[in-house]
Amino acid sequence: MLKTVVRRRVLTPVWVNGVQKLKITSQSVPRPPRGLVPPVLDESVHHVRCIQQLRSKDNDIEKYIYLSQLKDAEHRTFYKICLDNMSEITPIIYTPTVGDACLQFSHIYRRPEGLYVSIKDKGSIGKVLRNWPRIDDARISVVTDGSRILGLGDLGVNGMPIAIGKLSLYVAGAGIRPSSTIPICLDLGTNNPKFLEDPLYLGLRHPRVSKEEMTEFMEEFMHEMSVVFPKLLVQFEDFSTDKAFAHLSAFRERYPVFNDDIQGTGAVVLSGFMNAARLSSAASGRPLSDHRILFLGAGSAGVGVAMQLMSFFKLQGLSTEEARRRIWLIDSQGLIYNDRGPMAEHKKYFSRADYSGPPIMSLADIVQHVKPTALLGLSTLKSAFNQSVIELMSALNPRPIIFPLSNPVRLSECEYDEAVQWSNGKVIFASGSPFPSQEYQGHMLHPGQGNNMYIFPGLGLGAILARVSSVTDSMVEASSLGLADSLTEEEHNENLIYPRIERIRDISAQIAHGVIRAAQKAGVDQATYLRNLSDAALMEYIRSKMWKP
Ligand SMILES: NC(=O)C1=CN([C@@H]2O[C@H](COP(=O)(O)OP(=O)(O)OC[C@H]3O[C@@H](n4cnc5c(N)ncnc54)[C@H](OP(=O)(O)O)[C@@H]3O)[C@@H](O)[C@H]2O)C=CC1
Ligand SMILES: CC(=O)C(=O)O
Ligand SMILES: [Mg+2]
Repeated sequence: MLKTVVRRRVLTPVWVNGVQKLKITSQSVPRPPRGLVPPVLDESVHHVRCIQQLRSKDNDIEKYIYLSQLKDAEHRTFYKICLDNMSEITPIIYTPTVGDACLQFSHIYRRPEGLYVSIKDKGSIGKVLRNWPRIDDARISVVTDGSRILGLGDLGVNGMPIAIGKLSLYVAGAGIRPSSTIPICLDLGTNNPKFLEDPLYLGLRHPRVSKEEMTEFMEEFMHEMSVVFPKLLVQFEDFSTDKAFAHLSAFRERYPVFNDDIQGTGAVVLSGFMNAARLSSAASGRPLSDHRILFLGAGSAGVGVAMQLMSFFKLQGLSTEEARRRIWLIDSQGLIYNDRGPMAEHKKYFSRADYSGPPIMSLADIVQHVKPTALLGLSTLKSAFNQSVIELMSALNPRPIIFPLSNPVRLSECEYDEAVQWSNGKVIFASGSPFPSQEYQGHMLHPGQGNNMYIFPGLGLGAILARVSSVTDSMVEASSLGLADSLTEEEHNENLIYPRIERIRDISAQIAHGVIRAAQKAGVDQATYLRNLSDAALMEYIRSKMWKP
């Protein structure tokens, strides 16, 4: 007769003489009553069945819908196949396909997932939050207002899939318990005319509320979040640039919160840049401190990355002022410099004082003027890194660093095959969304993916385990250094600048370790009992806390 429970071996952390050890125990897992599942439903065969069903879909959005339903119906199976097939599944549940899912969300919507908090809830936001079914379990929330989803602009409540996708990566990539995640989409209206006219649009059908009204809403929202979910870390995602900077600085000292587009992107690019600069300097003989970085794009991502890259130069011994002078920014009006006239607050720090001629608009002219070793794109301007720009970068540098980081793929500043051809195979490349490897003159060349997905799972895990009261710059920098250090010897030998995504759990554990130590140093950790653990015991503790499907 079939038993109603089966026993499964699990590793449980236990304390022995003040040191944490792992003990093998067994756990009861309910089995459905006889007759309610087919007679032979072997788990590993079922995973093969699911992957085959996924691959049989005609297009990526169908694959996205299939995986959403699988997650809903059998979340363990979903996460198991994610973990076993990271490089195949990540581009479907995350960028680029999640961009299409957001664009079509009001049309492909099937069932509720996550929390919607709208401007109509102002004054009673706490009541809405208390409707969440798993309050005590809540540890991490990705919150968006849909005002700048990837490079696709204002998508209103259609931004929800980005919060859902990022949280799936927290679970798959860092072992956060699925029941501890809360995707939240704030509905403050939308300025997207197409959505305002779409009868199927799922959000409020009016323009975005004023800045003052949003500020009041956010104050109440963040306060109520901290009351209802006292152990929650908040990740702000895809707020348009003005709001991204304003809300981060308003809340970062008061609540455990970080902005993924400013800080997560800064950390992932710093990490890849450290590895890229070593390869580039090895070819040119130029000291690391001599790198010159030109950004196309000066929004939340561009300025966030520029700020974080200051640490690269400081690590080489440069002063803050010397580091600042190694960075040039371009926006839609061309090179950013003081004499150009009034500019948004977030652009001022990197505005150049050493140029005072007429505006320089063309990217090729700016490259000639700056003579950068690295060209980074966070502009949403498809194909901005054209043949002449890449040839120019290749004439200036034996191994130019080219990072087209805009998402999704169709907004990338250039494609990998173009960059390889136009640089004669010399480019050191990382993009925001994935590109396939290229064969060049008999060698396989591999692009990096400079996406904050490498950072936020580990940063979040470290912050949650240390129970931080705030997320400090030192924790963000530690996440970046943890990622840079996580490359294996084999990955170094292949000249990779980011580790393979298949190793995401190891990478996240290493990042979380650095983040916890940085939190302890800054004194923002409330889980003070972790301070006494040796490095090895802390690593063991982190791994033991990862949920496994
Ligand atoms: N790889 C990753 O991990 C991440 C990638 N991103 C991507 O970065 C991109 C930008 O995001 P974000 O900074 O928030 O967006 P913003 O819209 O705030 O920034 C875009 C920037 O590009 C500039 N720009 C636009 N058009 C041109 C042009 N024709 N010539 C020169 N500059 C131009 C804008 O200029 P102006 O200021 O004058 O308007 C602005 O400074 C998005 O595609 C996003 O997906 C974001 C986060 C993470
Ligand atoms: C990756 C990401 O966060 C973005 O493109 O906005
Ligand atoms: Mg983002």
